[in-house]
Amino acid sequence: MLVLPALPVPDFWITQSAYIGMYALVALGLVLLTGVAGLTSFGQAAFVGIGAYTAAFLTVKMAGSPWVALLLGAGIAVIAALVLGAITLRMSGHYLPLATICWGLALNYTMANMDFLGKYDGLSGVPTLKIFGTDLGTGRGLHVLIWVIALAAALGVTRLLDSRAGRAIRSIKSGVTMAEAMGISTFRYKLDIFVIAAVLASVSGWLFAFFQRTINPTPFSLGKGIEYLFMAVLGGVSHVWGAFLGAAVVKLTEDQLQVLLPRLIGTSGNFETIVFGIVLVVVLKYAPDGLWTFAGRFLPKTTRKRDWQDAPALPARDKPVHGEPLLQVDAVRKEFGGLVAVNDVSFEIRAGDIVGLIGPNGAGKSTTFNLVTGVLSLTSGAVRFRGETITGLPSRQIARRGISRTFQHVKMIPDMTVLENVALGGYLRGRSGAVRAMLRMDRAEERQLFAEAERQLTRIGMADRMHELAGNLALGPQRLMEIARALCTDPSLLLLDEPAAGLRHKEKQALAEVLRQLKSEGMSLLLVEHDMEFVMGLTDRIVVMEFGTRLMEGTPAEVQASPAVRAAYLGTEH
Ligand SMILES: Nc1ncnc2c1ncn2[C@@H]1O[C@H](COP(=O)(O)OP(=O)(O)OP(=O)(O)O)[C@@H](O)[C@H]1O
Repeated sequence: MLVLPALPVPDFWITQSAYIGMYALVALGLVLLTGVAGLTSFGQAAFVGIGAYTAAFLTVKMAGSPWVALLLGAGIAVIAALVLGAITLRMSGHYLPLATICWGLALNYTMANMDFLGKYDGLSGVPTLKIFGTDLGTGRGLHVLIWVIALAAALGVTRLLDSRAGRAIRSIKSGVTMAEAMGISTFRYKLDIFVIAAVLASVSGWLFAFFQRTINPTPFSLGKGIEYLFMAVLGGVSHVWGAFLGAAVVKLTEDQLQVLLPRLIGTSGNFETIVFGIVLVVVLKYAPDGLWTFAGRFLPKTTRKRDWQDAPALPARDKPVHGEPLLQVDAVRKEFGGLVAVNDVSFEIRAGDIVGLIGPNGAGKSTTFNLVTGVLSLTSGAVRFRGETITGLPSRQIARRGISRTFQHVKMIPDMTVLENVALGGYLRGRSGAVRAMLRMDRAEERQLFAEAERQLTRIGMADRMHELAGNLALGPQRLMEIARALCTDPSLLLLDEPAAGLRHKEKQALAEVLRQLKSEGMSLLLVEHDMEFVMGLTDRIVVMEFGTRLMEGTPAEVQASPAVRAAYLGTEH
């Protein structure tokens, strides 16, 4: 695309290609926001408007520099995104898309009703851009700049996604519980990508102003916001190059349809919108990942180069001394409305212990687990870890203190490799953020994180599968992968929620072997489990729960001999 202007192609092609580059910039932000993180925004056109209006106003009305306008437009977009994001990004489900429609409309109406912005007539007479005295004009010169910026943005987003911050961003879509348990502030990353998408849109708007040289509110309306989303979804909403493909397909077919359809129907109108609606339904049904899935098939598959062998180890925390009090659960209580799911339960774990938490279905085991790990808030009671009260802390703060966990239903990122999923566990042990990732200043730390992830996979006997996609694994290896991920956090206490559930006999044996090995290395474990044989053969002590209360606590032999426990499991009176 960069050399296209040097070729003897008609000006019309150059214009089309320039539009595709500008649209792709906006769609790229949506790839990050909607495709990767699952946050649907209909309001991106408003951010394009911010960039365009800032450029036009500053250069036409104030005779200011276009480059200052670029920075100012991006700055205003950042502030607008921070304010709007702070209000709307905590919303979930359909509330977020609705909120984006609201602020998309509001920003557009603001542009259209401000006297100083020329109301519906907009602003005209925008000068052309000059670089080092060379006038870029509105044709081939500006086309080069548009594509330099678009390709640089694509490179930046590609690099971002393949980084510590990128893994955090990719973890948002599959629900925040796992990401937060790995120490990630999901809200912060939502805000980060919201700001990045807004800046990309604003830069596109800045280019648009110098390309069109006259602007009005129409190209920044809600309709255009929907079209940008359509481009991203059609191209392949979770692929960087899908943004370019989507922008190209939409722009080129839109132009053809605008000529063809009025001829066919015999009257003029925006009939292409109807066709796009039908196409979108068909694409969503037959290629939900967009058209890039077809194009991507012809590209060579690459595996990550293993370049981390010599990376220095990540810093590790001081480990508790064997026998030291580690976790003290003191009369914790959880009420869901009128239901007391956990009724003043107390127990203690010392360093080096493997403690089992068992009980019939609905006894309150998982709820207790979630109270300890900060996923749920306590109604009353206290939890102390290594002498420090952790009651009421969010789960990412608890993870920071050295408690890590797995989940009853495996939580992972299926389209990331096993290695990347495990490296997500090392999040808190790294520091690089989005900007360092885009500038590739994070590579030394990345090698350390991957070296640690491989070390943990070796520890659980899965190093040979590190390059496989996590979603392709059977349940047994997926559970082991979760344990490796939890170990990657360098925990002092590991909480495993039904690790043996759904495993075959051989897989259970392999898991028990891994857990025994962890114990021999001094790891402390709290285990919720239904499989009695598994628990009895592995634990030092067992806490038995029934109807939310602690029924008894003892060694596996004591628990096995207890008539009360037997009765609880058989459902008889005791
Ligand atoms: N978010 C919630 N809202 C309302 N009730 C809940 C919620 N979570 C759990 N409960 C209820 O609390 C009780 C304890 O549930 P919990 O999942 O902790 O039991 P469990 O011992 O882990 O069961 P299982 O072995 O079946 O996983 C159950 O009656 C359950 O229905």
